[in-house]
Amino acid sequence: MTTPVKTPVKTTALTKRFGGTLAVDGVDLEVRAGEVYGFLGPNGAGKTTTLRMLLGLIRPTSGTVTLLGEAQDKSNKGLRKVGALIEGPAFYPYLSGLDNLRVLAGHAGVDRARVDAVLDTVDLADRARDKYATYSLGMKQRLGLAAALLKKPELLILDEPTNGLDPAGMADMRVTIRKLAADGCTVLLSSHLLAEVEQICDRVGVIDHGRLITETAVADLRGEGRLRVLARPFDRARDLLTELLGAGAVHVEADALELDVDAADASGINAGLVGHGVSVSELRWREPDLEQVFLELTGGVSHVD
Ligand SMILES: Nc1ncnc2c1ncn2[C@@H]1O[C@H](COP(=O)(O)OP(=O)(O)OP(=O)(O)O)[C@@H](O)[C@H]1O
Repeated sequence: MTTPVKTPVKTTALTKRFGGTLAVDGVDLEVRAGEVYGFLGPNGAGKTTTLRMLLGLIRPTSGTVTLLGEAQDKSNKGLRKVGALIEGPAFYPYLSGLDNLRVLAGHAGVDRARVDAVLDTVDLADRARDKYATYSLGMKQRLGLAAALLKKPELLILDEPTNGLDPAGMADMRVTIRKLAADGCTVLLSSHLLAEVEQICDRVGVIDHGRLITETAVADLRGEGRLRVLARPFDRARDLLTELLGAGAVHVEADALELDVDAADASGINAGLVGHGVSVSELRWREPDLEQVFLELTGGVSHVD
């Protein structure tokens, strides 16, 4: 008989009030086994506060948290199979990355072979004997991830794991996270970057002003793309396309026309324009603008980076 899969994270009406500030407001969140879940929202939306409640670092004002099937309470039993990277981990600057992990492994009762394995996973084995103080921010972050992996977690909770990293560091972190997910670890990460969530995550929960606005597959959040056309004479191209597709499907974006059609319609549209004496210099599928989607979801209040 197979054991039923336990839902990695479930919150019900999770709420946190700091004095007069309602930081998290009735959040019902569900992270499914094996997925990379992006908790997306602008700065101050309530992401870190939610993650801190999940990890038992602060107590909810009301509502409940279940981690891997265990109700999260003072015993922190639900955290046994959870690894976390939140609020920059504390390492000894004068020790190497390797020795720092050995210290942590000793406290956690984890054997030394596991230290080598996690250093490999985060691609830090080559620099493991260098002092922590000499590490770049990206390397420090990867060492933090290695520490979170020591106990072979089933669930990883990462607060803005790529924050402050350069593009190469961000890309490395993304690859590592996807690799962990491929190996069966469920990942919940927070981010204020739409493009990043798009690249790493399977599903996303969007939070703003403490409220979960939507929880959906990333592909559904992104909506539909458009076919972008650069053609001359511009007015003639616009009139022909409006006649063909209807005014609602033709959008003027600076010097280009953008069409609400299927990507597969591109060659027919090209032939139609050229057949009417219009010269087409570009015909390209444009992915939807996630930021726009987010602004629509949050009622058009522009405070996303
Ligand atoms: N300890 C605290 N005391 C008082 N207010 C707090 C505390 N922690 C967070 N807040 C407030 O709660 C709200 C949510 O903050 P939170 O840090 O959870 O947001 P966030 O989405 O993680 O944003 P960021 O990415 O900037 O950390 C903010 O208004 C913040 O000022």
